[in-house]
Amino acid sequence: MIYTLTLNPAADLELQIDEFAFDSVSRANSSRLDCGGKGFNVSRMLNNLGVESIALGFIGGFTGQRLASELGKMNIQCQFTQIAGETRTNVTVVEAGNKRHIKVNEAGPNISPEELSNLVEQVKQNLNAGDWWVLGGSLPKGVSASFYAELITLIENAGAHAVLDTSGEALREGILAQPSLVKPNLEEAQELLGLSSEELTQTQGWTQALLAMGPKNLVVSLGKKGAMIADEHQCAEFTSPTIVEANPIGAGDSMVAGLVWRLSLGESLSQALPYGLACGAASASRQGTDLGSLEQVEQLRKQIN
Ligand SMILES: Nc1ncnc2c1ncn2[C@@H]1O[C@H](COP(=O)(O)OP(=O)(O)OP(=O)(O)O)[C@@H](O)[C@H]1O
Ligand SMILES: O=P(O)(O)OC[C@@]1(O)O[C@H](CO)[C@@H](O)[C@@H]1O
Repeated sequence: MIYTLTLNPAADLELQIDEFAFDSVSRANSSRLDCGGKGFNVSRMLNNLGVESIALGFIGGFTGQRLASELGKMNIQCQFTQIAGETRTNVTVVEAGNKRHIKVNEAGPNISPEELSNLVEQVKQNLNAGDWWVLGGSLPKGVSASFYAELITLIENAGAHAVLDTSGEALREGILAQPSLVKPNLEEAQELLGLSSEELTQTQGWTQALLAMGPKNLVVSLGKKGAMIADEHQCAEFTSPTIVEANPIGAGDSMVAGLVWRLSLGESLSQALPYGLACGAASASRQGTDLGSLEQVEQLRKQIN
């Protein structure tokens, strides 16, 4: 089974406007609301691929109920931990022609110690050897930066596989706990290594330096350029298939879904990566955080050698 954990889910609100204008009122030409947060996006993408998953996470208030109901309508299995606070709404404003966007993420609700221990209990009840756990997104207030590291230790000690997709201190502490896979984007990788983009291009073997921090496998996503993979035996760069980009938000989560899907079938990282690239590209071609379809993924997969 594949589990996804979203500690800080979000309703993703996208507003389409003609042009950015400051200090005046802009009118939206259209808007859409998607059920987001990195782990939930992974479950939604897996669902599009016809792959079962169980989505766990904190859910609260009216927005939380709305997300729960949307995931339920998609027939995604869910085991939520109810909280007193309100699930956040993240807003993206996109200019016509998808030229530019501004994305603002709320910090999210406060999590009480009791709510946190309810969630840990829920995780423990589901731990089984051989399963895959995707831990995705930022930490809400009240959850310490070491929390993912603690969960990774629990999951890996149970013989299951933890996949980490987060940023900042939670990522730094998380990779030290040796997850099976970590998927930073280039900016997050640079931050981990403390390098500027110029320094990174001049540095040989930086993927090995990241691996030395703890993760067993590494995928660094490079946006439309593709991705790099590294494990103890190899380091290779792969190119993404070409698409007309609509909105790349959620492409990283789709890539994680594609990777975990194939890894859970027993494929190697280099066999799984083309599916990750195809899933990322498929979702980047969609509006909002709408995610790619299986048909699109199969078509795009054929473009990758
Ligand atoms: N414009 C694009 N064209 C083709 N493939 C893309 C494009 N944008 C993203 N992808 C694919 O999706 C993958 C993940 O994208 P990206 O590196 O932007 O992830 P991310 O920064 O983690 O995204 P997010 O956090 O918004 O989900 C890339 O490695 C690439 O394979
Ligand atoms: O604030 P976080 O948790 O880092 O990221 C949350 C988020 O930006 O990630 C997803 C795209 O990857 C969106 O659905 C969501 O709004």
